[in-house]
Amino acid sequence: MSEVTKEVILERLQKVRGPDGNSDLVELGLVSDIFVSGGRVAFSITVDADKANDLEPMRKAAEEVVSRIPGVESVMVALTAERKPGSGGAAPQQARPAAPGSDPAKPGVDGVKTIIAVASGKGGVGKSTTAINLALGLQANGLKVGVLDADIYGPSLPRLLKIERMPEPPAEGKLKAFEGYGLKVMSMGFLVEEDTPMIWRGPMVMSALTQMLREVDWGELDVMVVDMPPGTGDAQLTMAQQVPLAGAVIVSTPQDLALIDARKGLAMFKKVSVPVLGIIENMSYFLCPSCGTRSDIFGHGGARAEAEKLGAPFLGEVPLHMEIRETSDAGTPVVVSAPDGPHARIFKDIAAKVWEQVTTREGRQRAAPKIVMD
Ligand SMILES: Nc1ncnc2c1ncn2[C@@H]1O[C@H](COP(=O)(O)OP(=O)(O)OP(=O)(O)O)[C@@H](O)[C@H]1O
Repeated sequence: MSEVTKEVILERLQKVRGPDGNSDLVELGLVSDIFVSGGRVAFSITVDADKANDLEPMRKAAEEVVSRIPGVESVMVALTAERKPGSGGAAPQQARPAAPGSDPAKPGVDGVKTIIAVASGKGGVGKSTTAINLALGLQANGLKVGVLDADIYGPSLPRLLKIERMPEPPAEGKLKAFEGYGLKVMSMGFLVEEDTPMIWRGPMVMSALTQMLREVDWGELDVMVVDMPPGTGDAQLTMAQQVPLAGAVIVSTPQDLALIDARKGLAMFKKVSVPVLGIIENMSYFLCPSCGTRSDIFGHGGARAEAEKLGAPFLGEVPLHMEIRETSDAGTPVVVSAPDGPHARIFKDIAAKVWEQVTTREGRQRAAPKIVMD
């Protein structure tokens, strides 16, 4: 199958006329934020906010030409408009001090002490499942936790926590973060309308992330877990640059390919000077529920060896298990649905290790959560 590239996408978009009816979208410089992840494509077309409704046929045409590119499985096109100063909405936020351990050049988020990213070099490795159970594991260990779902390709949080979409943005002031199982949560999935893919309040995709960080009332949090989009392209790099991260956790499956991708993830965070808190090996082994036999179907242990080689802490291994899949997909993550079971214990243990890394790096006297053991 041919690879979908930005160049091919731009070439196709030259066939779509812009709002003036004469020049094409590319010529007018209206296409931005092109994200390609396997067969999934997302991009923005900047338009005048007042004309957005009339430009739906143009958006549809852009979607149509890109969806015809061989290898493209899904296309998300957002009409975006940069908010004009004084056009309403939440008041501009004052720069806050950076979160401890993060880049001091990036302002922190009100009330949030520490922000960590959960990332993966490629999609489908169970990053979101791990992120939510890690967040619940941190909470089970006595911390106040929030989760920001920054995965624009396929936001998972609404599904993982069974939260319905946001009904209406507030007329003024900050939007309150949602709550699910005691976690404060926000997701890209709440910001995109189902039938009109226009980002909430019309900002660009990247500004949507900034809005979720700074224009949402998160309350007081010890830690915010950011579920990053999969992959290591420009979009991920930008996000890693925008969010004042104290560190990143990389999720990988044991297969070689995923590990190569995980290495790219490590390199990406290095590039933006974000410390890697460690690697989690997901779908590490299969434990037969009836006979108890363990099978290392993906050649278990690769992540631990790779972590050692790269000098990154190894945070733990999560088995491939039906209970983890079923609970995730039912919106009742295993740490809350079976809090005393073996899988919940694994996530709580990983959470303790992550927190230990954070506190060690921050060099502060903050008590690490205790590891819950039977
Ligand atoms: N350890 C596990 N055991 C069994 N199933 C798992 C495990 N981890 C994740 N899954 C399942 O794998 C599927 C993909 O997981 P998830 O959505 O968390 O992956 P992801 O890496 O975030 O994917 P994407 O890149 O598409 O966002 C889900 O159905 C999830 O329930």
